[in-house]
Amino acid sequence: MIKVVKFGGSSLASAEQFKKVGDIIRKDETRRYVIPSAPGKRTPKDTKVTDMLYHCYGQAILANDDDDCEEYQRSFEDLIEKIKERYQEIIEGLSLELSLDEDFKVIKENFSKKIGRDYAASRGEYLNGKIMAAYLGIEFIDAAEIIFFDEEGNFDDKKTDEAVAKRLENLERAVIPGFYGSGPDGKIRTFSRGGSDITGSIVAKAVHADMYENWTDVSGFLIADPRIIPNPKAIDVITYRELRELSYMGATVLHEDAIFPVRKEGIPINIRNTNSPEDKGTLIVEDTCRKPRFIITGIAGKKDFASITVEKAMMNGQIGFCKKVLEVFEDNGISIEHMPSGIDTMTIFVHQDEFEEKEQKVIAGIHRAVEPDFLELESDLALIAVVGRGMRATRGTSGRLFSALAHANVNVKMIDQGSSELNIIIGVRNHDFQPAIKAIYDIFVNTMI
Ligand SMILES: Nc1ncnc2c1ncn2[C@@H]1O[C@H](COP(=O)(O)OP(=O)(O)O)[C@@H](O)[C@H]1O
Ligand SMILES: N[C@@H](CC(=O)OP(=O)(O)O)C(=O)O
Repeated sequence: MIKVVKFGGSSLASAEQFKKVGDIIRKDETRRYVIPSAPGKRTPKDTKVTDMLYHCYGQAILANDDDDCEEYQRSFEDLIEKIKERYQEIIEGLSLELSLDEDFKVIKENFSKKIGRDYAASRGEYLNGKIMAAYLGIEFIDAAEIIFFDEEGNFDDKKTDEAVAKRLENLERAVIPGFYGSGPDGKIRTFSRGGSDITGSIVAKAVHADMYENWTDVSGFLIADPRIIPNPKAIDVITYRELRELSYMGATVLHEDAIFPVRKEGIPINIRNTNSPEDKGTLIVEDTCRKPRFIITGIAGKKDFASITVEKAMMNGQIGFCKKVLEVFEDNGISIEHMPSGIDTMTIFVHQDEFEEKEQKVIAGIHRAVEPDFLELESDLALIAVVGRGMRATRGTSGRLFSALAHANVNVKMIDQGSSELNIIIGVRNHDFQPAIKAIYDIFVNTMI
């Protein structure tokens, strides 16, 4: 039995947290490969080390570029010192005989040489990995040696899979820092934010693990974001498909790309709570015959979208109409988030910040491409996904959903039920985002308890 265990920044924010992690790993000898993140927030107002590193690197660049650079240089050096202190506090709290002086010397030099933003950010995981390996008394493997990206900066799964499998073949235990790897030129590359989850999933796949445990600060995937719903119920079992919908729509517990590697191998993911290790957490599986506890499995959403509604009589009869509209967005490099359509209308949801600067170009482009009868723009919209394999078997789900929203005085701007009946997406105004999630949680969870 092999378990790969990833610990998020919240689980490694201090020596006290490290000790909990040490206990969890020692309690189960199948927890063989450990993927640490960088130290996260100790309190809600604290700063994650990754953010400190980005900031610090920014100051190093300014110190380098600006002739009158003394102020930036001082700020860069202060920030490096602060980051060092955070690690030193952990080392001392764990009573380790470990010095990171040499590492910090190299990091400082490299920052001054403008070695790259990805390198800067990756040092959070690198240093935490070194501490973790010393604390557990097991081998440290630099992720740059086994996790690879291609020339375009995309993850190279084949090369990585081979390298990880080979390196870990005869190694009983190891610590592999999350979040980064290296490109063909040897330069450090990172995944996007929250990417240590992906490293864990990649390692689990390569060693054919039986389980990928992802340890965080909540007792599993919760039905809704705990920052919106106080003490939401945890989800016992969720399918990859349901999870994918929820992660994509903003439930941030697990990076959305962390699902693919383990899913290919049919390895279940178990989300667990470092601060409450006895809780079973959430099991993420390919399929399950277990009936969900509630009709819905989860709710997630994102704010700050804009919508563009294109109306034209008989548009459905015009071959290639949608394609022409979509090409305008493609030509302007804008990705489309959602696209409900009607008989003579189609609406395109895009991220507001991406759209705003190109708005006029896109409008002109649509006019040129399809000569619409009417074009309407709206901004400050939010999308909410209500997800659940149980919805298919339950009649009246949408009816209940919309009457709950009407009761809460939420004006629904758009409704789209996925053809698999796994999800219903609704569009509301940004300011209705929280009231809408509360109303949905109330009707499907609170009234069912
Ligand atoms: N549906 C949800 N279930 C659980 N947590 C959620 C959900 N949506 C958002 N969150 C937030 O995700 C956080 C855990 O993710 P993250 O901050 O990336 O943890 P880590 O530092 O352990 O990687 C939780 O503390 C919680 O605030
Ligand atoms: N430290 C990185 C990568 C990561 O996965 O962190 P966490 O596990 O704390 O979400 C970040 O902050 O993005």
